[in-house]
Amino acid sequence: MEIKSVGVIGAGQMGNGIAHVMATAGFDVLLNDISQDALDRAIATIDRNLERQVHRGQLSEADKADALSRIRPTTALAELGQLDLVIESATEKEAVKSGIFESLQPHLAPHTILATNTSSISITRLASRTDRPERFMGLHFMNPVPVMKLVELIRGIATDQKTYDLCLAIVHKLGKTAASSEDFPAFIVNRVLVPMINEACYVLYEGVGDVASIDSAMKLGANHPMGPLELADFIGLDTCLSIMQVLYDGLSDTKYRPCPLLVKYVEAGWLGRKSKRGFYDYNGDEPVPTR
Ligand SMILES: CC(=O)CC(=O)SCCNC(=O)CCNC(=O)[C@H](O)C(C)(C)COP(=O)(O)OP(=O)(O)OC[C@H]1O[C@@H](n2cnc3c(N)ncnc32)[C@H](O)[C@@H]1OP(=O)(O)O
Ligand SMILES: NC(=O)C1=CN([C@@H]2O[C@H](COP(=O)(O)OP(=O)(O)OC[C@H]3O[C@@H](n4cnc5c(N)ncnc54)[C@H](OP(=O)(O)O)[C@@H]3O)[C@@H](O)[C@H]2O)C=CC1
Repeated sequence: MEIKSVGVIGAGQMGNGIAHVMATAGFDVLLNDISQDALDRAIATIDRNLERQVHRGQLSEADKADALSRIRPTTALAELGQLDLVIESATEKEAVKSGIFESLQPHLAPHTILATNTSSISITRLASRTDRPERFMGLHFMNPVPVMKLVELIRGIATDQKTYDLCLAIVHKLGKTAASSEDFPAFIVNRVLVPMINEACYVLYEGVGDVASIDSAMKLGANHPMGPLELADFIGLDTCLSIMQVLYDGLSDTKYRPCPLLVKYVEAGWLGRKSKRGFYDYNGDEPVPTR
């Protein structure tokens, strides 16, 4: 079997990035979201990010036009059912993801492979709610997708070798590198990265340092490209909190306790860049630290 057509569910920052790299690699892409606004924003973002690549001489104008013509936005989930591969990249909530797979189920062709871009949730559990756990994979891209080289591959307990091999071949076709992770809460990258971000929230909460000191300490003192709070805003504070909750519940260890300040920010709707306020305020020309 050869994968030619790919569906992406959820047109947020990750969904648009996945659609972008799939289209530039020559796959036909159907991009789905419940909101037409989200689809419109996603196409505009893809256009802008493709333009960056043209500007830097990584892509020709013709390649950009080709890639854009391969992406079709739709709010009709059923349309994705006949594609070769469907990658779910909606909000990091298990009920949302299960609901999507349940709604997609009646429309699925027998050959379709299902994948999820979840940052933390059990692949085995998500797969068990479909009719094809043997053809279900965790395909975890990193943000920003057009730039980051890694994709984590996670098999559920029932995933078959053929599905794993097809997903690995796709990662290679995208020019990216795969790292294989067992199906444990938050896999490899986020098991290490997100507790570090959560600890930075505690450092802020306990008054050890302010936002600017924490970020500049980690950028200049540990050579991280972004400080942990800047990175949290970039990922989305709701996503960071969901990952911590999965780690806390899944590993039953208090060392993963979500920082109360992170909880409060999410409850306030301060989700980072996507809501224009998180540890920084993004309403002006430059991000301004809020504490
Ligand atoms: C939560 C999860 O489940 C898993 C995760 O993804 S965790 C998050 C993982 N990601 C990270 O840790 C990112 C850390 N940050 C970085 O690596 C860098 O800050 C960055 C790559 C995002 C930006 O780098 P920078 O040097 O500040 O910006 P800049 O020089 O403007 O851009 C560098 C490149 O990124 C591209 N780029 C920057 N932001 C981009 C975006 N949002 N979308 C697409 N491309 C982008 C630029 O076009 C440029 O590409 P080339 O050099 O190949 O031409
Ligand atoms: N942010 C990151 O750095 C990374 C995130 N991920 C994972 O990728 C997934 C998406 O995250 P991200 O793109 O950041 O999140 P965003 O909040 O940017 O986007 C999520 C999108 O999914 C949409 N959505 C919600 N419910 C449905 C549904 N039932 N059907 C279709 N679309 C739906 C949302 O719409 P609306 O806004 O209207 O609710 C929104 O447009 C998550 O699982 C996350 O953990 C993986 C790697 C990195």
